[in-house]
Amino acid sequence: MTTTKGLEGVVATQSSVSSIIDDQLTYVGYRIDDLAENSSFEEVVYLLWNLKLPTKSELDTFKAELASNMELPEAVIDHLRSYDLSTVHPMAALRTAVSILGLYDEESDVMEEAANKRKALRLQAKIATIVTAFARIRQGKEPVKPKKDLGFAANFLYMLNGEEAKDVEVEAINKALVLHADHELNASTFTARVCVATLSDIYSGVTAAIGALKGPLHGGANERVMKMLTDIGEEENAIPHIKEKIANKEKIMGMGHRVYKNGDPRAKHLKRMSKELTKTSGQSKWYNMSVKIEDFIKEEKGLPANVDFYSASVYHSLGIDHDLFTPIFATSRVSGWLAHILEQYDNNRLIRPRAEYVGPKTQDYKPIEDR
Ligand SMILES: CC(=O)SCCNC(=O)CCNC(=O)[C@H](O)C(C)(C)COP(=O)(O)OP(=O)(O)OC[C@H]1O[C@@H](n2cnc3c(N)ncnc32)[C@H](O)[C@@H]1OP(=O)(O)O
Ligand SMILES: O=C([O-])CC(=O)C(=O)O
Repeated sequence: MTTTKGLEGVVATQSSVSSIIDDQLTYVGYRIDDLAENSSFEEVVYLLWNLKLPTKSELDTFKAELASNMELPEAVIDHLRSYDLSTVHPMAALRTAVSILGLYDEESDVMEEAANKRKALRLQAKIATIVTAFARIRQGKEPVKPKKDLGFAANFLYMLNGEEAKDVEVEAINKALVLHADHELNASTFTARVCVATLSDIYSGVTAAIGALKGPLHGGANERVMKMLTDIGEEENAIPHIKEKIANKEKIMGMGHRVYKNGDPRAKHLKRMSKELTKTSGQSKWYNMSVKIEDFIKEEKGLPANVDFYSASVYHSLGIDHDLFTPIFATSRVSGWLAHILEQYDNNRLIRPRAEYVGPKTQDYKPIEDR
């Protein structure tokens, strides 16, 4: 048996959802650059689930279905209120709330394809409502119900802030959601596929995936990027701070990637957004500091910025709490998880690799009094 640490380079499944070839990312063959510039998030979700772009009327219907499924059962909101609001991280709240949501979906364990598609839609629709309801409850505010005439990105900001956002803010969130929607067999998507390959249900698969996304080596990096920037404080401290981290063998959050060695194609969009949005909000120092760090790490370690690096200053400049950065990632990535879950069900086989045993050789059992 040969083992590959971290499964690097192992091709574990076939997929038609997204691809990374020669450092280019496509969703169903459509270049991420085109989608980021032109698509609504709903259009991308439709693409990932149906493997084709929608017509105008298909998109209108899909948007309306999503918007009309956004409200949460009151019982889920009551659960959110019952958490220890001073300590619970929003990713932990989201993970638990999605699991609870499954208890209130009467089709939770119905495994027919049509039922799975209906559940996917209901779950995608409700995820932003969970994130924003929790964010408001912990501030002592009432959750805001979604508006049926707003798109997904606009509803997210509306439910978060209790007032309709400016177009430029909606466009920024929409683009961030498009850029985060899917990414081949990343750790959380693989987790979702492993879970449902046992023929477990969609809510279990997404709950498991949220747990995997939460970690700092994956989606949890974006919150840590902002922590690093705020610890640095001022531009002139950036390089000394990073040098110290490297000397202590600490990883620089938002840098490096398992697949991209020459640059993450999503990062340039977020970098551009960071430049514009930090300038508009009078906080260019976060962008300037980020550029210094990116250039230094590229030069010193040959590592490129990943999708998490500039998303931090983008969300910060929109006034979003730092611990909501990863839940926003999840709000988008659930679309990819669901696409992969549906694909897994469609051509399923249990995912069960082997482990190379490196423990002690066969040992003779000793009764407890002889040990
Ligand atoms: C959406 C996403 O999930 S994107 C990734 C988000 N995660 C982060 O930004 C966390 C920081 N980055 C990392 O930890 C890594 O680059 C990962 C997890 C993304 C990829 O990891 P892997 O491909 O497994 O690389 P691995 O962790 O083995 O690192 C290889 C070498 O590069 C170094 N390295 C990798 N990333 C970094 C980093 N961000 N800062 C400093 N050194 C790094 C490692 O220390 C290691 O060096 P060594 O060989 O001298 O020990
Ligand atoms: O693909 C990965 O390993 C991580 C990543 O960039 C993502 O999930 O978007």
